Amino acid sequence: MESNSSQVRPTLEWPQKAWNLLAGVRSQSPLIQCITNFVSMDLMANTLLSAGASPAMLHCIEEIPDFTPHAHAVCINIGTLSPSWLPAMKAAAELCSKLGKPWVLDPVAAGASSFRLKACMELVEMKPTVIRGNGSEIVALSKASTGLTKGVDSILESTDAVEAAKLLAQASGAIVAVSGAVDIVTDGKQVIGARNGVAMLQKITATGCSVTALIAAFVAVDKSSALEAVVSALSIFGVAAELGMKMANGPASLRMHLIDSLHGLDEAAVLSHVNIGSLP
Ligand SMILES: Nc1ncnc2c1ncn2[C@@H]1O[C@H](COP(=O)(O)OP(=O)(O)O)[C@@H](O)[C@H]1O
Ligand SMILES: Cc1ncsc1CCOP(=O)(O)O
Ligand SMILES: [Mg+2]
Repeated sequence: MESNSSQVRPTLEWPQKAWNLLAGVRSQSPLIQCITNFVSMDLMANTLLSAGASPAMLHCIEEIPDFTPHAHAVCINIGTLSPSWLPAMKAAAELCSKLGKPWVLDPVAAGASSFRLKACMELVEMKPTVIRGNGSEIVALSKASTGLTKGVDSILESTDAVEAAKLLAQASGAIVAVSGAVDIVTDGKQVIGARNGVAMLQKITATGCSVTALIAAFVAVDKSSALEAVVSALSIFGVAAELGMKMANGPASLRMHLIDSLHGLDEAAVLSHVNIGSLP
């Protein structure tokens, strides 16, 4: 009789999983389509390149039928949303769902206006593989409520949003990640925490957007466990920031050293720095 054990995913320790996924991004170089805000385009593309992925910032609706089928994953970010962009976001999301392609939603400032919140709720209905936001964004989406935010910045800790993240994951079917001092990731049942990164990341615009795009690259190379891919991407980005911080004098030089460190990460650094564990 054939053993069931062949179907069980072998348990690797988290640091080894994270390294294997980064190595997968480097060897497969997934093409990541980013429909993203004007502020983030540069840092997001450079984050993806330094991790080994291939970014393409294509957002025009006319190109989606030709281009999106070639992408390995799509990152949709509403940071500088205007009405004319929303149909392209929805067209890309719909195509991804039809083709079984992963797509990741970054609901920037979801609670800052009813226009934004409504757009986010409509995108959530389209079944993203992953939703990554800060504490305020995840609470706004989970409660379908405006307020509770300071523009694109959170007024909540990630740990304040654990229940909201679980409810959102259960309602949407997405893996939900809340970034912060501890990055929290849930499928609605398990809750995993990644404790990497440095506080100064909050002083560089678009680091949240960029880690969302990195999540898309990790999910593209491991479609069998989006949860593991999301936790690993958040941790790896944090490790790059920790190493970059050793050479930085402030936010501007951290931005540069973050990219250099992500590009140069080796197995020993990943295995010794990744700090991931289950949360109650
Ligand atoms: N206090 C902190 N300590 C360490 N890392 C942090 C801290 N706050 C945020 N980060 C990291 O900064 C990045 C951006 O997260 P965050 O600032 O929450 O997103 P956003 O820019 O969307 O608000 C993530 O990689 C997150 O882990
Ligand atoms: C400042 C700003 N304004 C609109 S989008 C944007 C960038 C937000 O980036 P992040 O969510 O990564 O801080
Ligand atoms: Mg953000």
